[in-house]
Amino acid sequence: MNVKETGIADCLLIEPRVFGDDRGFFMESWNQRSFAAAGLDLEFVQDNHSMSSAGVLRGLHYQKPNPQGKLVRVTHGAVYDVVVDLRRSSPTFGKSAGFELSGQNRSMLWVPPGLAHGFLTLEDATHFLYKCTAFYDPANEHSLLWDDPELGIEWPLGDMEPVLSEKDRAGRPLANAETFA
Ligand SMILES: Cc1cn([C@H]2C[C@H](O)[C@@H](COP(=O)(O)OP(=O)(O)O[C@H]3O[C@@H](C)C(=O)[C@@H](O)[C@H]3O)O2)c(=O)[nH]c1=O
Repeated sequence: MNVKETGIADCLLIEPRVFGDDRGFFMESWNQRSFAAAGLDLEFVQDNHSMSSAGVLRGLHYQKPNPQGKLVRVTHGAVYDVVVDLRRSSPTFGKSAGFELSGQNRSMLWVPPGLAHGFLTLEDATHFLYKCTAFYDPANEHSLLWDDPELGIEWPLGDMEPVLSEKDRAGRPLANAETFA
């Protein structure tokens, strides 16, 4: 697999090795040993799977305390995946970055603990899968406002209004959000 820096400290883009043949393809979506060799020595406790129609925006989510590291990917459809660094001690605090993840490119993103994470679906029936290093903890879940001007995220929405949950409509801007040391 190929591991690339993203411009956000500790956040990595992973391109798995895909073996195609006349039956289809095969890839390892998680291998503890190969990831450890690439510097990602991880223990996961939860796997999640969501499906969304086109134009759904989920996020930007994080937990504090009990932040989750997430290894995210798309198996069908496509998303614009976004992270925001909320670690005050990080050289990239307050910065965001966006990546296209799709069933076609099969790229994965490692989102370290301390980042807010969200995505906009670009196609119908987009299946989003992720592994988490900490359990879901709804009492400590936070939503960072997806369109906070301070973040300046360029969501590829055109004139479209995204479909949001009530919780995400009420997200907090960075200036009032919980952050990490
Ligand atoms: C995230 C999650 C949700 N749920 C339940 C709670 C709720 O009734 C229903 C839908 O939850 P949500 O609206 O929070 O789902 P969703 O908006 O898809 O939340 C996810 O968004 C992306 C961007 C992330 O990064 C994830 O960590 C997670 O926060 O599923 C669980 O039981 N376990 C979980 O781990």
